[in-house]
Amino acid sequence: MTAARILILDDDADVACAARLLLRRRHPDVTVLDDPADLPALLARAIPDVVLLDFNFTPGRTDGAEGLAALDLLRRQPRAPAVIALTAYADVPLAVEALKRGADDFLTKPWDNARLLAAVDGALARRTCAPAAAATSALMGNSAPMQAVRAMIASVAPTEANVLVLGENGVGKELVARAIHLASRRADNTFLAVDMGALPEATFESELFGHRRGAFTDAKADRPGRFQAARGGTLFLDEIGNMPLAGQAKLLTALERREVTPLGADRPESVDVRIVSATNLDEARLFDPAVFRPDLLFRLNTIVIRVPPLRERRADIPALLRHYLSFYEAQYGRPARALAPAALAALQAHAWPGNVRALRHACERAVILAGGADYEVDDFGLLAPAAPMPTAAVTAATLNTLERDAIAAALAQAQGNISHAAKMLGVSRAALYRKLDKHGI
Ligand SMILES: Nc1ncnc2c1ncn2[C@@H]1O[C@H](COP(=O)(O)OP(=O)(O)OP(=O)(O)O)[C@@H](O)[C@H]1O
Repeated sequence: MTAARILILDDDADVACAARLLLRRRHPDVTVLDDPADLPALLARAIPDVVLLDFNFTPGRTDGAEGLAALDLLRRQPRAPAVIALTAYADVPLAVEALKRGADDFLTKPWDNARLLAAVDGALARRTCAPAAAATSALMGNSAPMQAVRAMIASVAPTEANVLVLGENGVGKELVARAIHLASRRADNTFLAVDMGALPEATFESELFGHRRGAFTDAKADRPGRFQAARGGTLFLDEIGNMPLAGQAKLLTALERREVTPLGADRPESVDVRIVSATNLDEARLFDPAVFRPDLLFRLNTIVIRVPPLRERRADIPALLRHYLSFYEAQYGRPARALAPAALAALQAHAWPGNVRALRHACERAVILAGGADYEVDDFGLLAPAAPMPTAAVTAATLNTLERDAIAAALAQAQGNISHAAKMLGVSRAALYRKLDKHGI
């Protein structure tokens, strides 16, 4: 995962501090704003990649209008950031409204750290997709295999059939899922993607099906699950091949009954969602009952769409290169360059183990680094070896990083509460303050 520019827009200093510490371990560029009035000035300087957005700023306000206004402003930006809605008031209509207005995901406070990291990673990965409205056309490529994929999408979209999308990493499975949603009668409702492999086992049910206040120690308020949030729309279950067997059983029950029971609730709720799922597992693994329950597979794979790897549709490569090179030229304000014929030939012959996602990253790199008149193959960094680090530097840097990570983790776990974090680390508050200074936290 590449480092991203992240903005936390939240007036609760403890919450913002905990999120910043957690995220800064992976993404050095994390900014905090406590007032949406400062957002326009910040956007004029640089547009973040991901925004964690609170919905209520004025004390006592719980209608979410301030957050929704900020969301609309963010969505109007030329390269709109991915938005993760944060709310202390686990409020299904607000979460759904945020998703409808273009938020990528939502989290309720206090969050699970693994879930926050996964939400940011997921939002970043999805952000590399074209905006939802253009998703059908964003699925580029006119090779015969892609034409077949498009024909499948067109015929299954209007039905309510569950669709399983198969293919290697980065082939465009999520774009296919979005295209199905957009061509379906659910297009005006939510499309919600959930990375099933990243859901922590302990919170699997509450993440998917929601919970009631008091269902467990940390359940301070009712909270909707992904199923409720996607009601009327499409739930995209990504990476289903990475789901533990216990999770598979719970998901199967929900799909069989078409209803879910939030943790702590005494009766189930019916949920109207269409399920599109995806995995990069090869079919031999997927059909291995030790890996994936056959009865669940049977529920999910009413229709199977196989998205072929890029090396099996090389005819698509020139158009994808042209598309992403001009996309990044515009994004970075770089001059338009031609692709040297030798470079095109090499790129078309490349195996592309990371498929379209890798091609896209290679184009971004070329646009940033190219210095000549045309793009040359070296600009795409296909074979760039990793530079080794001197051992002494590794040792010092590693110790420093370990200490910093331990502090950041404790603070995040303590939701920014210095006394609690100091206790967890077994140091005094004063010592912790000194260390925070030292590490610039
Ligand atoms: N046919 C295509 N046309 C244009 N862009 C594409 C196409 N296929 C994939 N991409 C781009 O490649 C990236 C990866 O696509 P996507 O996330 O849909 O792949 P995926 O198969 O779901 O990946 P993973 O298995 O890693 O989740 C995205 O940036 C997407 O926009």
